[in-house]
Amino acid sequence: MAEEAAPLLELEGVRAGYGAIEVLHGVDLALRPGSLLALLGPNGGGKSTAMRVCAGLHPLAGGELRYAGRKVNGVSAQDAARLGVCSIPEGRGIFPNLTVRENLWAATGTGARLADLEEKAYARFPVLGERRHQLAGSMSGGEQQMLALSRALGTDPAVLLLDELSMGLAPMIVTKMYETVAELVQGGLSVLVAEQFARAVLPIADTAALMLNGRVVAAGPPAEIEDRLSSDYLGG
Ligand SMILES: Nc1ncnc2c1ncn2[C@@H]1O[C@H](COP(=O)(O)OP(=O)(O)OP(=O)(O)O)[C@@H](O)[C@H]1O
Repeated sequence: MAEEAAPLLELEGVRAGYGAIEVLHGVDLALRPGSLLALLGPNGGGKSTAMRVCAGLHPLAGGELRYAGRKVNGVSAQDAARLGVCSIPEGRGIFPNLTVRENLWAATGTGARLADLEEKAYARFPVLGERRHQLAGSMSGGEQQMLALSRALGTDPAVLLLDELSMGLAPMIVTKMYETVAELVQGGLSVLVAEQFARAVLPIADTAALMLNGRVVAAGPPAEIEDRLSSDYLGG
């Protein structure tokens, strides 16, 4: 049972900021194995910063980052990836001037074989196979997000960090992308999603946390958190 297992990824009392300005004021989060945790809240609340801390992309000024119970404060992004933590940043992080195939090739630095990456990617998203020689930057937002997801999954991560998957996508595409994410969670992947568009992710979340002004002000079952969300940022 996902609810009872020890957390795979944990933030406890995490403080972080930019220069002298603290933007995370003691954040607690726990992602359990094989579950989806939705990190919700309006612009500027600190979701992206918390995600970057989890990916080893932003230093902690206090508190603890733990992976499988082990304190990993100061972990580099490369080491986080080696531990099985993979992130798709806001903006997707793909190379617009490379083709679909070349973008997948760029993920082989982790030891994966291009042929395997391509096989998995095109099986999951056939449209990527049809567009394997197309420049990634010329594809639709949804296709680019499929490519970003395929690249991330090529490394066979244990934890996937997804920042604003819905950004710039039509609602129908968002629903489709989250269906894929839900399948991955059912297959055992642990996923932390930062999302302003709460309605898109709450139906597939196991747990949700509401972040305001650098603090998690509520965390628990999605239905409980949904009640606490203001209609201002329910995303529709
Ligand atoms: N590079 C930076 N330099 C200075 N301040 C920053 C930087 N990046 C973010 N901030 C500030 O940190 C705070 C938290 O931003 P963050 O991006 O983590 O929030 P968020 O909840 O993810 O919002 P959004 O969805 O708009 O990205 C904001 O006040 C923001 O202005």
